[in-house]
Amino acid sequence: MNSPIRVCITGAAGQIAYSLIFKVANGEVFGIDQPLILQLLDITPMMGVLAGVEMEIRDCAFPLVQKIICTDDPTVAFEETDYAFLVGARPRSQGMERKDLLKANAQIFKQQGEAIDKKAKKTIKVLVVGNPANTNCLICQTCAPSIPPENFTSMSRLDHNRMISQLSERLNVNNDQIFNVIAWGNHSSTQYPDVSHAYVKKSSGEIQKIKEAVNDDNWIQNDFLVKNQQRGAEVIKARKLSSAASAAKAACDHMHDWVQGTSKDKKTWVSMSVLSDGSYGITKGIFYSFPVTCEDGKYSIVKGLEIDEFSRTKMDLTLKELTEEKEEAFTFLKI
Ligand SMILES: NC(=O)C1=CN([C@@H]2O[C@H](COP(=O)(O)OP(=O)(O)OC[C@H]3O[C@@H](n4cnc5c(N)ncnc54)[C@H](O)[C@@H]3O)[C@@H](O)[C@H]2O)C=CC1
Ligand SMILES: O=C(O)CCC(=O)C(=O)O
Repeated sequence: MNSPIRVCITGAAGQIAYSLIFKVANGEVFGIDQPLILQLLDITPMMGVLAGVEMEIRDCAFPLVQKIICTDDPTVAFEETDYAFLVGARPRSQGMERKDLLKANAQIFKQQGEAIDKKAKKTIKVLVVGNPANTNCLICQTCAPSIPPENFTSMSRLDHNRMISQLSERLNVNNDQIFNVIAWGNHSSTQYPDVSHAYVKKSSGEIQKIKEAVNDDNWIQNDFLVKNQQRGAEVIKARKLSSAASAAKAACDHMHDWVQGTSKDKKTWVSMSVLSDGSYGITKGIFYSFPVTCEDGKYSIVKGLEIDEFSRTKMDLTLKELTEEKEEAFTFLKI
């Protein structure tokens, strides 16, 4: 048996965590032979609820869970942490844009970045889920200068998964027959869901470009695009609460692929928000969602894809929003 890894989940008394913790504990992310120490963080008023979550984790009798630490102190939660899911944040309600959460949540990610810097393993891998996820991730990474910047990522996998689902429905195929969609940019209503490089593998084995299979550019550039950009709001309107189970599944997919790797031949990719290295003309120093492949615990941005004029405009628009969010957050936090 491997020695246990320490996994921190913040917002542990919240909705997403209520799915996420149990999937992680069941071995769905780090493997079914990887024991875990769960380090669960929430705020003081939620400690009672978190105690109930702890009871339920114990009642599952997970073979992999060796220890559970519940705390309201980030310096305890990030002690020697190997992997962190930063979920804890205030979610938006109907009518708000995710960037409206910036001020409410920026402070949280500053404090947690500082605690990670002091307490976590230098090899920690951090996935930021709490919104506005890309800019929260930038704040957290900036406040943890002793950790390599490439150890921080934020979540656009839910957008990626939503694109696959919409396309499989439209083409009447299974989700696992759709490849190489890209969610570019911010996890917000300016994100650019791009199918220019995507393809469907038909049951006959034939491979067809999505654009040809759909054969309706108007649908791709309008209905499909807006549906993805607005899907979070659509779920909030229906549930009166934001997406939780699908967000937890996406967080598991993201961390699983980062740690265990994507397809060996590197011909297929996933979408992940990572610190821009200037690829595709995206300003360095912004967490932007790119197509990536992962191997040996490291991600690489897929290079050299052709970008047409329509895509360029959309990619620049979401970059503009991220640049503004960065300026606002850094001014507010004085960092
Ligand atoms: N990136 C993405 O694709 C998605 C992001 N989200 C975001 O994830 C976040 C969490 O969503 P839910 O779990 O549904 O919300 P929730 O309100 O059910 O849970 C949030 C939890 O975070 C806790 N929390 C607040 N401040 C904290 C702090 N300083 N330290 C630790 N915990 C803290 C709260 O007490 C609460 O228990 C929201 O920001 C939401 O917008 C949600 C879905 C998808
Ligand atoms: O839309 C939100 O603000 C919360 C949930 C979310 O980010 C999503 O469903 O994509």
